[in-house]
Amino acid sequence: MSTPRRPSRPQRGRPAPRKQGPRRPPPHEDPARRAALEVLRAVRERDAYANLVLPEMLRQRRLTGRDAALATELAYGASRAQGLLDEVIAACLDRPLSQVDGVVLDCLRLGAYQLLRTRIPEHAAVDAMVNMARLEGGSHVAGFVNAVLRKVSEKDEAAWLDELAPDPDTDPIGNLALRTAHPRWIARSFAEALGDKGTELKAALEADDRRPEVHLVARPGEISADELAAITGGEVAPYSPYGVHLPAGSGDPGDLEPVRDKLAAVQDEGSQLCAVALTRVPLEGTDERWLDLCAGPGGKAALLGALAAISDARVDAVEPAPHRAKLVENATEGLPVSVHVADGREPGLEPGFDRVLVDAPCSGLGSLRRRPESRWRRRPSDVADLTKLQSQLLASALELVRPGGVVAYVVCSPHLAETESVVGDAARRTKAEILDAREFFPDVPLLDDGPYVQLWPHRHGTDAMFCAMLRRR
Ligand SMILES: C[S@@+](CC[C@H](N)C(=O)[O-])C[C@H]1O[C@@H](n2cnc3c(N)ncnc32)[C@H](O)[C@@H]1O
Repeated sequence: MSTPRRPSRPQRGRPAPRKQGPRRPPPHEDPARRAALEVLRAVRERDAYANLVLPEMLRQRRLTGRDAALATELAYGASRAQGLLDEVIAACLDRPLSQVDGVVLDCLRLGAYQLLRTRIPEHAAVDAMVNMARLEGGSHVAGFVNAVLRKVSEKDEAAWLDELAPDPDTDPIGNLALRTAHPRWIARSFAEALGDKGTELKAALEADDRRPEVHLVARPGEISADELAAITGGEVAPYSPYGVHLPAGSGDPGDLEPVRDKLAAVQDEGSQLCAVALTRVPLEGTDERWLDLCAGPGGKAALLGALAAISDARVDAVEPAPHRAKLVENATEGLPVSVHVADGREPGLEPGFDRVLVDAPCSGLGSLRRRPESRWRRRPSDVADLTKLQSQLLASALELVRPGGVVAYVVCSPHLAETESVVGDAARRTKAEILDAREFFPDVPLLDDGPYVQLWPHRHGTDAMFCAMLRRR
């Protein structure tokens, strides 16, 4: 379900709020909004991931069709827009937002999302949330939610943004951050990576605020992208030779026959391109031992494994978390891939690999579209913690690869500290040659000056994947 903006609401001549307080609750609670509220609660109380909790909840409650679509729209939309919703709600309160009880805040966020970012009629949105607030906390809480949401509804999103967003002339990043519901530090990191504070940043943040298409990868040697597109009703991807884009609203891709039969899997086209790029770098000498140093849950290991099978190579896949290593085993069943539960910094494997992929743990700032709450949970300090591990893993890869062999360093983040800084430091220390990675992304347009490749949702329709290619001297 898309999120068309609510058209401007007339400011004058609207009926005055009812004097007698909230209405009686309808006899049956709305199952879609209830599910969305419980997702917000799980995210807030248990640090749960909305995109894991919601599908399970829809299954358990047998919500399908319109109910499932509404629950998804509300849970993901309100999670994604949380910071913006909170600013609007705070402007309607006579106390600090931090003093609002958790579940009441969830009701307000869900209500504000409906009022500002959907076409749901105002009375339906407010009444439903007031009803839920009553069930959660009684009539006093219901009255509070009613009063706040009525205030929220006095303006549409554009009018609230005009009132609350920083001045675009003096604080362009702060202005765009609020307008696209991003924390300022993330908007700044995008601006730094783009080298831009204006037009392109706006497009990048807006693309990052939209729900992404689902991409499939056709397993090389088993099924072609054309065949997969024909079976699934999707479209062949523009850049990856194995990619297919599914149309919006295609349902659970796990139900598709080729996915069930492991002929295809869900994988962002950008991830496919990075794994394939590693296999495209010309090598002198042997080309039979490949390594995936950070393999869980196995998306790229499976693609590398299928390509290795075609080239008579073998892949060692390293993953320290046992449950994630199990996922790699499942994803690579039947392929020439050996999975090792080990730390990539010291995996205990014989050095001399021809090709190594370091798909390092990262902030995930490049795939915020897929993890609705993630942008509000991440902290700048997470990046600092991760860069140390990323540097260690890249150093380990450069020891494990043979002279003349190649290492692809990949992160799903455009943050310069996780991308260019890590690679530049490693190259200085090890004297590895930084190759122009753009050569291994043929036909992908709109790449910057190199030697790195930074993909972007607004340019390529992919996650914001970064790829550097290094050759050991
Ligand atoms: C970005 S994910 C990799 C995604 C994977 N390549 C794929 O395509 O499915 C990073 C992985 O690195 C793993 N990891 C974390 N610390 C690690 C370490 N010290 N050595 C190796 N892998 C590590 C994480 O558990 C996580 O599974």
